Amino acid sequence: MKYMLNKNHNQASLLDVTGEQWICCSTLVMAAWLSQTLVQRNGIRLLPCTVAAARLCYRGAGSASSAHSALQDKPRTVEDLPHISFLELIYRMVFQGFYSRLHELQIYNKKRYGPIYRDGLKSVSVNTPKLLEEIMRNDEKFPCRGDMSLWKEYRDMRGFGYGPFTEEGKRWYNLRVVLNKRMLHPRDSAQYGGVINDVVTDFTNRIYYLRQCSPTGDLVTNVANELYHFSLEGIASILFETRLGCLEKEIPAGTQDFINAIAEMFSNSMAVVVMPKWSRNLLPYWRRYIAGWEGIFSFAKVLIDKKIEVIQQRVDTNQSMEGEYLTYLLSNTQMSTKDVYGSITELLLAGVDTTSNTLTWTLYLLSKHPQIQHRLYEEVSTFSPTDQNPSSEVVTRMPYLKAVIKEALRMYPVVPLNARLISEKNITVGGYQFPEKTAFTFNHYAISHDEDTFSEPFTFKPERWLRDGRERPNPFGSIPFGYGVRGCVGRRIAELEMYLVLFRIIRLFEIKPDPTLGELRCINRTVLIPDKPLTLYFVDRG
Ligand code: HEM
Repeated sequence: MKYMLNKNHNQASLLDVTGEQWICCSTLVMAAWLSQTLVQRNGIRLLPCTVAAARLCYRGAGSASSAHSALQDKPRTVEDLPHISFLELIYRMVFQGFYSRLHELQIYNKKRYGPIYRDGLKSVSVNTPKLLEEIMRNDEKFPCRGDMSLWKEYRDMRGFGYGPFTEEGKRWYNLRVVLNKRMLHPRDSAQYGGVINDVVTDFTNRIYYLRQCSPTGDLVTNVANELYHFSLEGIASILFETRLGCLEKEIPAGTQDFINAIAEMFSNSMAVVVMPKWSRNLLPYWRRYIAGWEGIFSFAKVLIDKKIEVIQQRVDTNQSMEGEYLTYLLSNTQMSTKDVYGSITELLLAGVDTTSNTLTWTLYLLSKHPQIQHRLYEEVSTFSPTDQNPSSEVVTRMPYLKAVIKEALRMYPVVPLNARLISEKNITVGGYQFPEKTAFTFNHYAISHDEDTFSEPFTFKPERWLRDGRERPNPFGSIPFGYGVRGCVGRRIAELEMYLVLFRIIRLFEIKPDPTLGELRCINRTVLIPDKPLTLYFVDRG
């Protein structure tokens, strides 16, 4: 790989990006969700750097010349890394339009600064599977993504407890021990197969209904919004043991409001991270961000309160406490109601935009690659009888189905950026020594498009993940669910939902692109979403 910068580049070279280079650098939007550490507002510096305005300090990381530099015999430190100033970052975001394309900025910066650099937010960004692995292998007992104070602020204002995203240290660990049960192990998630299959049935019925309403009889517009409803219905049926009715002909008003509230919160997160506190009352972003949280929590609270009432009645009448996730939390654990609000709301929130957008990208990719879709159909057709729904055991044994989802997540990692704060130890990464309390940003979009790890990284090739004797890519090349004990708690449920619905869609319909739509590009709204509504043809397989 070649990098565009060398030691001699100066300020002018920072501003020479052409319009077609929509590809750029580092952290931010995800910072709002997974790590607000990156902007340290309290005067605490995570790295001992002196960031001069629009000045690039580049002392050799990642370039061939670095290997021969006079510094090579000394241990290299954070000061030896290339660094991007905060002003440059703002320039890229505001004036070059990378605000909503931060995933592309990752690739641009990787080309420009190499595999590891300071990223303008006092964090060290890494861009290759190998560097990511070095950090993850050093992950701590209570891994930390960074300061979540911007998420905590709302919870503190309203008296809600912290959930798995916001809690830290030993308290986080204890919470995860509780939450992991009945969710994380494949055996646990398998028990939700029946519930999810019912939701999938409603989803396919809704597809039939929407097709009927279309002029050609087989067109569905705004597929992403339909999948938001599918994901919300799916996760709510697991958490609350309640059907919301999001897939009915008439969608309950509250559910669309909830989906919109998530979008509002995520869309304004970036501004909350970068803007100074004094601007909160002057500009609309803070009001919108808080309104987003209000919508999210109030929706979840109504559902939780209803469930608490039902459980109380069961207790009062000595009925059995059989039930699914929320019943388990409320009746078998020591969690306070305040903490249940915090955790369940965070699970609900995490369960909507992630699976839905991944499915949107998957359907889009399949519509563009009919041979791959055909191969998937062949695999799905091996299951009989055709009028039965597959169980979780069946779908988790389908290698191509799993490879299709894995490849879609590689190309469009719905969470394109993640972070860790290594609090308690010095570590060496890429030959650089870092002191304790160093914040690292993982540019997952750049990593999962690493050309040394993935041949033709921008091409959809599910077969690269098959275990058929071929050499498989470095697993750290694509870790869409994160890694280790702090990895995604909903991973198994998410995978099961995606396998079951994709199986049944492909069995029923051939997915064809809408030729008038053109290419779909992604924008980064904390999660990667399409830049315009996706329209697809769902043609009967007959
Ligand atoms: C395609 C689907 C999904 C993807 C790609 C995804 C991805 C991720 C990632 C990257 C993380 C950060 C992990 C780390 O830092 O190592 C995460 C955390 C988390 N996810 Fe997911 N997720 C998905 C679906 C879900 C679902 C369905 C749920 C809820 C049931 C969920 C709940 C959570 C929670 C609660 C955390 C925070 C865990 C913690 O900090 O302890 N996710 N997810």
